[in-house]
Amino acid sequence: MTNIKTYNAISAKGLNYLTTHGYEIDTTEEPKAILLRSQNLHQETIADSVRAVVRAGAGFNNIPVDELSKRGIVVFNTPGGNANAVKELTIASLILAARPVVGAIGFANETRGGDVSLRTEVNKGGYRGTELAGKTLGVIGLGNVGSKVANTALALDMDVIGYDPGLNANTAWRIDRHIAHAKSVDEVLQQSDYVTVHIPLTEKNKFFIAADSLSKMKPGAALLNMSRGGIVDDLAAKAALDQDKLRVYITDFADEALFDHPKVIITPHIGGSTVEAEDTSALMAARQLDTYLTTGNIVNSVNYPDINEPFVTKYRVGIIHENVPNMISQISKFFGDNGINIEQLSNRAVGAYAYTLVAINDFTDEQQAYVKTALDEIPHVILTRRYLNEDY
Ligand SMILES: NC(=O)C1=CN([C@@H]2O[C@H](COP(=O)(O)OP(=O)(O)OC[C@H]3O[C@@H](n4cnc5c(N)ncnc54)[C@H](O)[C@@H]3O)[C@@H](O)[C@H]2O)C=CC1
Ligand SMILES: O=C(O)C(=O)COP(=O)(O)O
Repeated sequence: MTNIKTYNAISAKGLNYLTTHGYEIDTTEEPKAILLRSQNLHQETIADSVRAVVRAGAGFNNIPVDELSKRGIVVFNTPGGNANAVKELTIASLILAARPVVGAIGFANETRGGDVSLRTEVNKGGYRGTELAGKTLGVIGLGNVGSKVANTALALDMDVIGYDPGLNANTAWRIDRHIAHAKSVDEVLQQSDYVTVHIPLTEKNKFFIAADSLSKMKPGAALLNMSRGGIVDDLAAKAALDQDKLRVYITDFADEALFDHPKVIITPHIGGSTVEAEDTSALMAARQLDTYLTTGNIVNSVNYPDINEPFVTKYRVGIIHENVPNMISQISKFFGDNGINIEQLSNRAVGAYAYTLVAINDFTDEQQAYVKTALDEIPHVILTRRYLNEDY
C-alpha cells in the first residue's frame, strides 16, 4: 500500500478517491506523498520517502518549494479549484464595503423591545450606504480568482480595470472584453473606487500594497485583500484609514494590529472554505497525485514542467534533472548504450529544472535495477523513477 500523509481538513471526496485507488492515509511517518491545505511546511521535516507534495488549493507560500525542488519532490497545486468560492467572498466584501451591513445588523438587534418598527424606521438613516453600480473596481492579478471577480463586477454595473503583467493565454481568453487593461499598477490605484488584490505571496509581492501605493489611491477608496497577509502592509493600511485616505479595509487574514478598528472588517481565511471548493480542490489534488505516482505524468506542478502523455508502453522512466545543456543527449545515449530501445522521449524545461519521460517496452529486471542507480549518477540528474503500466 502507498501511504499519504495529510494535514488540515481534506474533503472526503479527495480522501475517498485515494483509498479506492489503493492508498492508505496517515498510517506511517514515511509516506510517499503529502496532501495539505494551509499547514506551514516550512517548519516541518519532510521524510526522504516523499516524492510529491500536493496543495489542495491555490497559494503555495506555505511550502518550501526551493528545498523540495532540489530533492526531486514534485510540488502541485489545484489552480482554479476554489476560485469561485473566493470570487463570491470578494463580491460579498465589496457589498460590505459599500453598505454598512455589519453595523446595521447590530443596530437591528439592539432595537429589540418596545416599538421595534418605529425605532428602526426613525434611526435607520445612520445606515445609509452607497451603490457599486457606476463605481470603478481595480483588480490586481487577473488569474483564476481575479478574472472571475472582474467579470462578475461588470454584471454589477461596475467599471472594471485590471492589471496583470503575467497573464497567460488561458486566463486572457476568460477576461471580458469590457475590462480595461492597465499598463501599470499605479493606473489601477489612481482610477479605482475599490481595489481588490488577487496575487500570490512571493518575495516580490511582499507588501505589494504599502504606504507608497496607498498614497496613490483615490481619497475614500476601499481596499480588499483576499490573497494573503503580507501582500498588504496592514500597518500602512491602518495609518491610511486613520488619516481618512482609505475608507475601509477588508481582509481575509486576521492580524492583531487590525482588530477593533472601526473601518476594518476581518474574515478568518474563509475565501476557499465552501463545500464545493473543498471537494473540487481535494479531488483535483488526489487525481494529480495518483496520476504522478502511477504514470509519471505531471499536471499542475509549481516547481517542475508539466508533461502529460498517454501511457501506452509497458514501462516509463521519469527523470527530474537540472535545466542544463546536453542532458537529453546524455540520457538517450545512456539508454542506447545499455541496449534499451526508447519508444518515445518527452522533455520539457521550466526555469532551473527539466523533466524527461522515457517510454520503453522491452526492459529486463536486470536493466531496470541498473538504470535507476546509473542514471542517478549522471551529473545534474536529481531523481529517477520507474513506472509500470499495469494495463499493458
Ligand atoms: N482567501 C483564500 O482562502 C484564498 C486565497 N487565495 C490567494 O489568492 C491568490 C490568487 O489565486 P488565483 O487567482 O487562484 O491564482 P492564479 O495563479 O490563478 O492567479 C494569480 C495571478 O496573479 C498574477 N500576478 C502575480 N504577481 C502579480 C503582480 N505583482 N501584479 C499583478 N499581477 C500579478 C499572475 O500573473 C496570475 O495571473 C493565491 O495565490 C492565494 O494566495 C486563493 C484561494 C483562496
Ligand atoms: O487556496 C488557497 O490559496 C487558500 O488560501 C485556501 O486556503 P485553505 O485551503 O482554505 O486553508
